Amino acid sequence: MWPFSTPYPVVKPPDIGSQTGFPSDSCGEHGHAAVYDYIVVGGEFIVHIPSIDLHPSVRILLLERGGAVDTWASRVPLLSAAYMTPGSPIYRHPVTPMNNLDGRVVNMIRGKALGGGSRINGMVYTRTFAADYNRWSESGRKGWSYDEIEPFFIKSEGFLGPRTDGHGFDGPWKTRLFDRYFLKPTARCVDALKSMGIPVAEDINTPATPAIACGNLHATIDRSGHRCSTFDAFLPQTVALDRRDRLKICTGTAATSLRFEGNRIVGVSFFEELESGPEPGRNYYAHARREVIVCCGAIGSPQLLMLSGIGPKAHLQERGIRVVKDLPGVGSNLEEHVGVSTMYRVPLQDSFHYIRDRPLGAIQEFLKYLFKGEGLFLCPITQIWVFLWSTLFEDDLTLLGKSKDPSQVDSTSPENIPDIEIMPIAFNTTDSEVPIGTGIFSFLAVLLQPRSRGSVRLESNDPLYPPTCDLGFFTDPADRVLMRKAIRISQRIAEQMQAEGYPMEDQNVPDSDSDADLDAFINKSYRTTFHYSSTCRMAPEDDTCPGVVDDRLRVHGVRNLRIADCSILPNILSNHLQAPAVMVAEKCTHMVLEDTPRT
Ligand SMILES: Cc1cc2nc3c(=O)[nH]c(=O)nc-3n(C[C@H](O)[C@H](O)[C@H](O)COP(=O)(O)OP(=O)(O)OC[C@H]3O[C@@H](n4cnc5c(N)ncnc54)[C@H](O)[C@@H]3O)c2cc1C
Repeated sequence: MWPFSTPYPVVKPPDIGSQTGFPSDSCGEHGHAAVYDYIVVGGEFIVHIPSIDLHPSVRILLLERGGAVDTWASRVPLLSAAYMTPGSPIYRHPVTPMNNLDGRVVNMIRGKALGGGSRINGMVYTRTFAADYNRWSESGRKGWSYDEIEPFFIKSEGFLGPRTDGHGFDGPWKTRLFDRYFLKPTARCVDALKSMGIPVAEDINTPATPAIACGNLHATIDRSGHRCSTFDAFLPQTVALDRRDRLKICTGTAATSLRFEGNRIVGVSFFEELESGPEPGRNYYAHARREVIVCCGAIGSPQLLMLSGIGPKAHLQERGIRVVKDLPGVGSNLEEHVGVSTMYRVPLQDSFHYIRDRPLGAIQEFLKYLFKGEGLFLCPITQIWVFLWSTLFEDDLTLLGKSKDPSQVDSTSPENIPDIEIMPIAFNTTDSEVPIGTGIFSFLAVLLQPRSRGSVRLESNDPLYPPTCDLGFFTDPADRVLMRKAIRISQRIAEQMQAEGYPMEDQNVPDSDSDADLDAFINKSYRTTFHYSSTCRMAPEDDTCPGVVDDRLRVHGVRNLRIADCSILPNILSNHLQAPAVMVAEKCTHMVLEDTPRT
């Protein structure tokens, strides 16, 4: 029961590492270093730990920059998703200004806690379309077709709905569908989509879903109405306490570099990240007998590799870092789903602004959540999905006849991957101010298969300093053409809702339908959707877009080092990334166990 009487069992660097860092050769084999079998860097990988830690003699060290943040508020769906509230466990740093977008700067947001992004995200659970993985498999990634990875989705999932094919029911990661829409415009939006001929599909998370459809989203919320993050699912207090002798969870700790002997990784250096910064001179080292597994995310993983001398040679030399392995793919090929929001004014009680602007209403909703487990505090920020394939629309945005032919919209075929998502969200999804007392319904139009690429490069050799992130949005002109279409479709849905009698007025929309006005709108409204990926992509080292890890997630040319997070995705998936991140973690665990010599 909450609150726990025993605190979550975390340790600090002095408890688990040897001070001063990497032992010199004269120390003999690792001197007095603390020794573990595996060192895991980055707390999203916690999904692996209960499974890797099969044998009682296996010792694991987990290093995470954020904290355990094991509080009641961190489980309330709406409160924990309000990532901009002070004290929320996030990294927030500006991206490189983009000249092609009038130099406007947006912020990157990432989770900083055990469980990474799953602690603060929108709780949307989507595996993505089978075609995405089948495309990887077609391009040579062995073991990564949808049929091959589906068991790893099933293993982790504890679906709370009816027993249907393709879902997991016994896993610790709870997912559910709500049988009603919490807010009126969400329901009216589904009606409008139906009127436009967009089919409603029962279950986005099965291969039977067509490449163009809408429907109700699965959310990672458990039966008691709590957020079910990867932390809650895979390393709850009971598991952490049970394993504390052989699993050391070291929070508030930044890994600063991976340490080598020749081309073999032998351990990790790290320090405690105090609010005031690192304590001078307090560096620690721990030795990894078997492997180091990096899962610091698409921004953190390339940063740690480059700080350790693995990355593009010229860049490392420029930063004065000794090159251990020249790997041009590290930090290259940053992919992200760029988004642009159109927004409409709606009645206040029809949007989340009601909670912000009406304190009494907020208290009422809160009590409803507390005592009945209902209401807006339980509601996921996005409750419905709308995935579209642009080629199925005529220029006037009516649907082509073939969109009704199941063989033409079979989303297991790499030919048929949706390229647009429209996210209906009952809140302000832009940087602009919305007057108090105004309700908002937004349509966040997102490119699912962007062609533009960015990069992550070191801004400083200080591991606590955010790297330079160039998102490269719209550097490929095809993305701008597609985004215009996505905005036009968003506006079309809004018009349909209005035509069907729902009261919505323009709040943030393009001045006209001309390409020039749409482009101006894109430049002033573009944003990230927090789906950073592919900066250590799984592909051959000499691929035209160079890879960093092989099909077993081992870093090319370096022994005893794997990566398991969204950075390894060969290209961005056409969907939200937390479920794929967990699938990657489960598959990595499986491969680590397969590759572990039996003793
Ligand atoms: C605001 C927001 C909303 C989102 N909404 C959704 C959604 O609704 N559905 C969905 O599917 N996806 C969503 N996402 C995306 C999803 O959460 C991420 O794609 C996913 O969590 C990425 O997982 P990851 O393992 O790659 O990295 P992360 O989750 O970023 O985890 C990396 C971890 O490594 C730690 N770390 C980094 N560097 C170091 C270091 N040097 N030493 C020690 N630790 C380190 C970090 O602190 C972090 O905890 C959202 C993301 C955000 C930010």
